[in-house]
Amino acid sequence: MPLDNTETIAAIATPPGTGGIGIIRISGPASIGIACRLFHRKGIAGPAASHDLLSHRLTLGHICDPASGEILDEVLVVAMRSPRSFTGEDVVEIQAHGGPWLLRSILALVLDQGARLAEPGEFTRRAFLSGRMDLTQAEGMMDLIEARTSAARKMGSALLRGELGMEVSRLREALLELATRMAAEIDFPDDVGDLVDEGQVLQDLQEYYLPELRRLIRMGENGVRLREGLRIVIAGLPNAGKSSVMNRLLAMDRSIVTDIPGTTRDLVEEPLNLAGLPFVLTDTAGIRDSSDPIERMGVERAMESIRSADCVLLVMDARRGADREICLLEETIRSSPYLLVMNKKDLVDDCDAIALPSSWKPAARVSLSARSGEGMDALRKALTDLAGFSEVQHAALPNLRHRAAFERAAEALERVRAGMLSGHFWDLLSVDLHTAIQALGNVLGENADPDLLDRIFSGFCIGK
Ligand SMILES: Nc1nc2c(c(=O)[nH]1)N(C=O)[C@@H](CNc1ccc(C(=O)N[C@@H](CCC(=O)O)C(=O)O)cc1)CN2
Ligand SMILES: Nc1nc2c(ncn2[C@@H]2O[C@H](COP(=O)(O)OP(=O)(O)OP(=O)(O)O)[C@@H](O)[C@H]2O)c(=O)[nH]1
Ligand SMILES: [Mg+2]
Repeated sequence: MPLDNTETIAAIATPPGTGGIGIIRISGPASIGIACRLFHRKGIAGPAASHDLLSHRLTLGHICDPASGEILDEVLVVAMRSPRSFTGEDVVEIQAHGGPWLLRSILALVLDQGARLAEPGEFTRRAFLSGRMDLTQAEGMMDLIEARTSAARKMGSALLRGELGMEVSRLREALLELATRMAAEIDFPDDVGDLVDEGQVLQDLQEYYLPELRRLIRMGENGVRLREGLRIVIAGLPNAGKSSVMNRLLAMDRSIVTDIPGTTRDLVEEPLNLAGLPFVLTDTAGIRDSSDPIERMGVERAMESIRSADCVLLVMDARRGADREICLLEETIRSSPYLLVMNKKDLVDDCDAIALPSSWKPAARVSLSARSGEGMDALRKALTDLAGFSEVQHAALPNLRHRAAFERAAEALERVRAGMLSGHFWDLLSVDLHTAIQALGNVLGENADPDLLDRIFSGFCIGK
C-alpha cells in the first residue's frame, strides 16, 4: 500500500454495533479544516473556525450537513494539533452518539469533505512512520488490544511502553559504536593507534552481547506461549475420564462424556484462562487399537497433538493402576513434559499410594475425582506452576518476528567471535558485525519494507 502522508484519512474508531458513544477519527493536514466545515459550536451560528478548536480540549456543538443544513447529532469534538497527537499529524476526533447508521452518516460527510477511508492499522502506521513509536511498540499495542488474559495484557502494555525497544536500541547503539571504532582502525591503521582492544571486545561478546541475545531468544519462547496459550493435551486410555477432566477445568459441558469407551473421536479444543494465564486445552480420543476406522483416525489425531503439545495431561483410571497399556502410552508421551492425573479417586481407597514404575518422570502427580471435583484445585495449581510464567510476567516478551531477528544477530556475533579467535582481520569481521546491527534495527522497524509493514498493520482493526 503506497502511503502518501499528505492524504487525510478517516474511520470509525469504536467497534461496530450500538454503543453509548462512537468516535470518528480523522488524521492528516486537512483534518481540522474538514471538521470545521461540519461542526457548529453550541450557541454560535455557522461552521466553526480553526481557532475554535483548541488542541486537546473538548468542544460541544452539532454536526451539520453543509449541503442540506440538516443537524445530524450533538457531539463533542477534540483536535490534537501536529506534532502533539497520536499520529504526529493534525488529528480530530468527533465523539457522537454510538449508533452505527449515525456514525456512518457522519463519516460519509467527512469523506465528502476530502478525507479518504483509512486502511486497517493506518493511524498506527503513521504514528510509527512519524517516529512516535518503534515497531515493537506498535506490535505491543496490537497485543494489548487482542489480550484475553491479564498476563497477555501486561506483556502488551510493557511492549507498548517501549521496554523491549529500549533494550534493543541500547544493544544496537553499543555495537554501532564498536563498528565505528573498527572502521576507524581499518581506514587509518597508523594514525589512530589501537582504538579497539581485542581482548575487551571478545570478553564483551562472550559475557554481555551473546548471553543477552540468548536471553531474549529464550524469553521469546515465553512470548509465543503467552500470546497463543500453553498447549495442554489431555491423553490416556479410553474411559479414563479425560473428557470429564476437560469439562471440570473449563467449568462447562464442552466434551461428550459417556460410560462407553471410545466416546471422544475428534480433537476438542478450547481456550482456558487459569489465574490470568492463557492455556489451550485439547481433549483427545482414548488411545487403543480399534477396528473402527473413525476411531482409528481419532487415535492418529490424538497422537499427532500429543507430539505438538507443550504439556500432556496423562489421565489414568486409578482402579487400573499402571497396567501394561498405560505403561506403553507413558513411553510414547515421555518426550514432552507431562502431568499425571490419577482420576476416579472416589472409587479407590488410597489413590496416592498407587505405585508407578521408577522410569516415570511426571512433572507432577495429582489424584482427583473429575466426578466430584475433589482435587481439581491441585490440578489447576500444577498447571499454573508448570507454565513457568511467573518470572516473565510483566515483561515485554519478544514475538516470533523479534525472535528470528535475535537469532540472526546472535549467529552473526558468533561468527565475529569465531573470527576473532582465529585471528581474522577487522574488515572481515565488520561485515558480520553489521549484519547483527541490522538485525537489531529490523526489530525496531528500521528500513522496514512496505510488505513487512503491510503484514503487521493489516492485522489491526480499521480506526486503529
Ligand atoms: N480518544 C482517544 N483515546 C485514546 C487514543 C486516541 O487516539 N484517542 N489512543 C490511541 O491509541 C490511546 C491513547 N494514546 C495517545 C497517545 C498520544 C496522544 C497525544 O496526543 N500525544 C501528544 C500530546 C501529549 C500531551 O501533551 O499530553 C504527544 O505525545 O505529543 C494521544 C493519545 C488510547 N486512548
Ligand atoms: N466415579 C467416577 N467416575 C468418573 C470419574 N471421571 C469420569 N468418570 C466416569 O467415567 C466414564 C468415562 O468418562 P469420560 O470422561 O467420557 O472418559 P474419557 O477418558 O473421555 O473416555 P473416551 O473419550 O472414551 O476415551 C463416564 O461414565 C464418567 O462419568 C471420576 O472421577 N469418578
Ligand atoms: Mg472422552
